[in-house]
Order: sequence, then structure tokens, then C-alpha cells
Amino acid sequence: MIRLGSADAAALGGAAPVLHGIDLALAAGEQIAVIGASGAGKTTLLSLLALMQAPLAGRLELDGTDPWAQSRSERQRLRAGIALAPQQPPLPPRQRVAVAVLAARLPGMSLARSLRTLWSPPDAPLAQAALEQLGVADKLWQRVDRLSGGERQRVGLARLLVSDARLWLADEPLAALDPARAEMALTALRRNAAERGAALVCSLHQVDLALKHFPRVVALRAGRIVFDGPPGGIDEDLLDELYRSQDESAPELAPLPQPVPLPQAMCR
Ligand SMILES: Nc1ncnc2c1ncn2[C@@H]1O[C@H](COP(=O)(O)OP(=O)(O)OP(=O)(O)O)[C@@H](O)[C@H]1O
Repeated sequence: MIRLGSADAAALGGAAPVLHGIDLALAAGEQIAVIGASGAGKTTLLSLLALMQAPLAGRLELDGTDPWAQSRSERQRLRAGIALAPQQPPLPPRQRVAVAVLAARLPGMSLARSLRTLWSPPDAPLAQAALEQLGVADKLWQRVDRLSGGERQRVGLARLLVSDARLWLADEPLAALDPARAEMALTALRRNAAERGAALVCSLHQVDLALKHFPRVVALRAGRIVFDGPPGGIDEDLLDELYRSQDESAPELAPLPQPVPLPQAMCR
């Protein structure tokens, strides 16, 4: 379905490569977790898969063709088949949750239906069902700017659940969730993607959940894939290598300056 070959990429807004020689093939309906320390390149990898930017070098193919060799409008059409839930979903603050969720379906709608959805959503039960699976059904008519961080994140995930996309990308979807809700969200994402036949790529900091829930795990270290396979192939040594603190190579900090004694008069 989508394939990267020897791809280098810069972070969004950056110029220098932070991903190097990425080889990754994702089949239709496949589910993978991407793990790696902060700054390893997970978000950048998702931005490549979301067609938000072209590789600096190497190849990206979607169904055997290079989207970056297509016209802008054709690329726009291809993007409509890909849904990305960013770490912080950019939801319009005054919008109702129902509308914010159903906006994920706009790319496939006629103009008339889009306008009705934005004004008085006819598919509200669909949004309600998605929110229910994430434990926030009671927020259906709440304004987005009245949500907590964790609720907001789940509204962002509900957008994936209702979308017609065939590739779902979730960037650290559990970052603002407590352990019980994180399990719930991951279960809902995986089940719905499987039912819809959508491929799912989740970047995760919760390694235990990545290993427990996903049949395939891709591990990034410093912009390179150092593991790609079933979770059983990941051992303690690899985890140590992945998350070895950057501090090990950090220069020693200079001692803090001694406090300056205050004049006696100021201490009384
Ligand atoms: N706008 C930018 N310009 C230059 N470099 C950037 C920019 N944004 C991110 N980077 C760098 O690109 C590298 C990869 O960042 P990326 O956000 O892909 O990592 P990540 O694995 O998703 O990190 P995290 O887990 O902290 O979200 C990091 O070293 C980061 O500092």
C-alpha cells in the first residue's frame, strides 16, 4: 500500500535530514506501532506517510506510484485517503465536539452535506458511537475549548474512528491519557481499524502497550530504523539501546555559582 525506500527526511519546518535511509513497507489493513526515544523521528515518519512533506532523498510510493510526481490536486485526492491524529489535535475552540469529530468525514462529502454537517450534523449518532468507545460520549455537544487535555485527545482519536480513510496515523495518541483510558483508546483504535480494513500506524511512548497490542513494531533510534518485526523480537538490550539516555554523551554541567550573600539589612 505505502512504501518508503532509502528515504531521508527533515522534520516539518526543518531543513536538515533527521530520518536516514528509511525502508518501510505497510500493507493494506496492517497495524504497526512506532517506538523510540523523544526526538528519534517518530512524528517526522508519520508526516512522510501523511504526505505532508516529500522525502529529501529516496522514494515514497503509494499503491506503486510516487504521489510527489503527481499534480497537486491528485495529491490532495490521495491525502483524503489518509487520516492523521496529531499529538495535539488542532480543533477549532468554539466548535461543538460533534462537529469537530464529523469534520473528519468532510473530504469525502458533497458540498451540501459538508455544509449541513458543519451547521447541524446529521451524522451525530456516528460521532456519539465513536466517542462512546473512547469514554467521552457525554461530551458530544460540549464546546471544544471546555474539554480537558485527555478529553481533547480522545476527540482527536474519534475523528480517526469516523473517517473513511484507509490509512490511519496516530501520533502519540495516549500522551494525555491515564492507563485505563489509554488501554481503552488503543483497543478502540485497533478494533475499528480492523473492522474498516484501514491500516494503522501509532507512534507510542508506552512501550509496554506497543508490545502488548501490536503484531508489528518499528523502533527508531536517532532517525534510523533499528528494529522492524514482531514484538517478541524486542529484548531488554534493544530497549536499553533505544532509550539510553542522551545524557550519557552530554557534557558535564558546570557547577552552579555560589549564592551571593545578602546584606544583613535585607535578612531582618
Ligand atoms: N522545525 C524543526 N526544525 C529542525 N529540527 C526539528 C524541527 N522539529 C523537530 N526537529 C528535530 O527533528 C528530530 C525528530 O523530531 P520528531 O518530532 O520527529 O521526533 P519524535 O520521535 O516524534 O519526538 P517526540 O517523541 O519528542 O515527539 C528531533 O531531533 C527534533 O529536534
